Amino acid sequence: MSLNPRLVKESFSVIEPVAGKAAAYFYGRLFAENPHLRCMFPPGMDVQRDRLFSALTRIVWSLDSPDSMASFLGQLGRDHRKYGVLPEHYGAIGRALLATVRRFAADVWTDEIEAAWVAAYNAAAELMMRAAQEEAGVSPAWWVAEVVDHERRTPDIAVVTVRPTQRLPFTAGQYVSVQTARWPRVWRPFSIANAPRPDNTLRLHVRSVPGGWVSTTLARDTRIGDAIMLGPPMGTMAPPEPGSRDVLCVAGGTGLAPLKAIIEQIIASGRRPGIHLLYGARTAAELYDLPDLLRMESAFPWLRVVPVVSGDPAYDGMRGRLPEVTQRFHSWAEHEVYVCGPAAMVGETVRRLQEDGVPPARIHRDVTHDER
Ligand SMILES: NC(=O)C1=CN([C@@H]2O[C@H](COP(=O)(O)OP(=O)(O)OC[C@H]3O[C@@H](n4cnc5c(N)ncnc54)[C@H](O)[C@@H]3O)[C@@H](O)[C@H]2O)C=CC1
Repeated sequence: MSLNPRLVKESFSVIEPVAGKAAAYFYGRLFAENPHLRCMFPPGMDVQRDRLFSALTRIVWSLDSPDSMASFLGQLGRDHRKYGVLPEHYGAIGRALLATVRRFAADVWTDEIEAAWVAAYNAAAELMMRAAQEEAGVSPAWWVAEVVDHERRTPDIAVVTVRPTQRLPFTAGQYVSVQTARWPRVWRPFSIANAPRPDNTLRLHVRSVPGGWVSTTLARDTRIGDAIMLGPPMGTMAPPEPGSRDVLCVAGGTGLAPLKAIIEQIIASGRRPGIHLLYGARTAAELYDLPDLLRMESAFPWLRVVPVVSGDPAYDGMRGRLPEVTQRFHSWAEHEVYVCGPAAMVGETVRRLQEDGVPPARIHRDVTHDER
């Protein structure tokens, strides 16, 4: 049966407005029929439910672009090894998913839609299983890493350096999921804030957010010598191709992390593009990484760091919100642009850049990390 993305998208759009209820039904059904699977998931399922729908939305919307679907599902399949997902689990998940879409799209459901969902799920599961299988025996399902440095830069933000016990290959701009001993089976994504290093260490920029189990543990209750677990590297943001254009990076808060990695990688490559980094925070005290960035700027004259403060009228420097401040400069239409930070900031900045003539293909952003 060939894929029919149109039928899947149309029926999915009926479910999207009731995504929360549908996700609750999906997990209820999955665990009722397969109680042994419950122990693979965290005790609190709220974040998990949101993730199911954001992954599903991404898969459904990439059904007509096979390359991006294959790359996303390949990463997802490799990442799911850390939960202990095995090929036999895909049948149970597929049955619960089909029962869920059938129920929540009942008003429009037909045999053709059912066939389209079965074909789409089988194709997606096949890509995930194949990627997981190819990785088995080649690299671990997760990495144990020791905390080798922990700096509290503000009451809420820590820069944490970890050293995996085995080499963890990644590309600047990618992120990893992190699990702490305190919260078994709870994984949260954090970008790697450095380019690959010979000593294999990774830096994470962590803001402790209210209700954020992993972020609060990492920022406030973690010490040098503690062990954490890391999932495989994920994400599509990567340094620009050699020989390409000047670069603009727009970083909001700890969204700086992957952009700093990309800048480090450009500098390490020996290339000399002009790089502008607009680095925004609500107050000057929240510019937690500014001294380090200024050191990079003085060592690499092609980098210009512009701190921007949005919430302090007395700040003696550039003031304003990042989307507007980005527009205050000359046109960025010829630049390669990277944007990372709070979802609303990223969305608005990208919208304005496009209005100002930056082609979408030259704007790089990644999934948001908003739940932690
Ligand atoms: N820690 C990490 O590894 C990564 C974090 N992120 C995301 O980056 C974000 C960073 O959050 P915080 O540090 O708490 O940032 P924040 O809330 O302190 O804001 C940082 C900057 O973004 C601007 N901003 C915030 N909301 C805005 C809006 N609605 N419209 C326009 N500008 C806005 C602020 O003015 C400020 O300049 C989080 O959403 C996080 O999920 C993304 C990638 C990696």
